[in-house]
Amino acid sequence: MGENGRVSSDEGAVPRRVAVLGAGSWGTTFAKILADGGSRVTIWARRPELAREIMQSRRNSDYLPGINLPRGISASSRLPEVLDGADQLYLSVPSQSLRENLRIVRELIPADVPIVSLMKGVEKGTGLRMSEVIAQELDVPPSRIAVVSGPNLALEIAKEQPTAAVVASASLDTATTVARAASNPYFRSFVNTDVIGTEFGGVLKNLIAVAIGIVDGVGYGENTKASIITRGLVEMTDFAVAFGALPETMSGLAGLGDLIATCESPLSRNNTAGRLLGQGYDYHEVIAQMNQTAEGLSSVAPILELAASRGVEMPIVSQVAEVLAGTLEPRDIAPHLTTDTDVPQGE
Ligand SMILES: NC(=O)C1=CN([C@@H]2O[C@H](COP(=O)(O)OP(=O)(O)OC[C@H]3O[C@@H](n4cnc5c(N)ncnc54)[C@H](O)[C@@H]3O)[C@@H](O)[C@H]2O)C=CC1
Ligand SMILES: O=C(CO)COP(=O)(O)O
Repeated sequence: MGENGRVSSDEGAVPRRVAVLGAGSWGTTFAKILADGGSRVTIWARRPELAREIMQSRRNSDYLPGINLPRGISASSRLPEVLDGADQLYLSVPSQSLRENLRIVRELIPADVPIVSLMKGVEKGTGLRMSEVIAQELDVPPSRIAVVSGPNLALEIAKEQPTAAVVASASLDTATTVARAASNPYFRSFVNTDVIGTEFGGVLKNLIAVAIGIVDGVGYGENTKASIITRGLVEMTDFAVAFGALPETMSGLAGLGDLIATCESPLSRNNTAGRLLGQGYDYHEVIAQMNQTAEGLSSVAPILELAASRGVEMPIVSQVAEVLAGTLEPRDIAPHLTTDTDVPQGE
């Protein structure tokens, strides 16, 4: 099913109590989306001083400067307080830390509540998507798990600029329950059952956004960027379909939609990391300069391993890996492999 399954926030009852783990830019913004949709939301912040700032000033000034948070949000650094009585659980920590965090919260999660991933990475070492890590660590059926993805730059949404997303779950009921909670006058959630495509869309667009950042940093113009975005979408679709995704998901919000937003916006951390690489900083210097999560940097290696396992060619992502490794000059990155034969290929 496609994104035509729009869900209205005033259908049925919204959950009374929702927990969000992760008080970074997306966890906090999503908490605002849910609170503005009528839920009472408690955010878990690792650092007590951040929980205090959210409670006392209704602000998260490091991650969302200038944004006032609604009254429906509270925050705590104590997990039992956050999870007790929650009807839904949303997860928004960096992907590489999800497994360790799930091990900590496993025993505290109320029975039968939907578990929702807001994350856009795959796990290094295993290549698992976040919904697969959740299923493994919490031993819950796919019907209880949902993922949210789409063109969702946190700060724009926190400013209440109209935006859409897609909620995917193997169970359309679960997707619909989550989408109802995650809808408000400025944020619309659509539903589908293509979890693989929805999740991989969010992961793969980050890698193409790093490539766009690199060519931007070098100083190349719109032709190069449009060529990389367009060929990048082909690469994303080939990869996702090889792993069972529906091709139409990649032309929806979680594919093309997110690709456009992330490649165009200086707010994107992946795009920013790429730009620094293009300006000549090496991988370690870029990591040192980023104070927020750029998931793409960690996802390159596992995605290329997965691609190789299914014989999928990913010329752009391969070149990003080479730039990260310092074996390709940023100015040599192109929408095709420079080692390609001269024989023209079908588009
Ligand atoms: N920021 C955005 O616009 C969007 C982000 N996402 C995804 O949301 C996920 C979270 O990203 P952001 O909130 O943007 O990142 P962020 O860098 O703004 O915040 C990450 C949060 O996790 C905390 N954290 C770091 N290491 C941790 C650990 N080991 N255990 C627990 N917490 C830890 C940090 O203190 C911070 O509060 C990522 O997968 C990202 O791709 C998805 C859509 C939009
Ligand atoms: O996922 C995002 C927009 O949809 C956020 O992108 P960045 O993680 O690159 O900031």
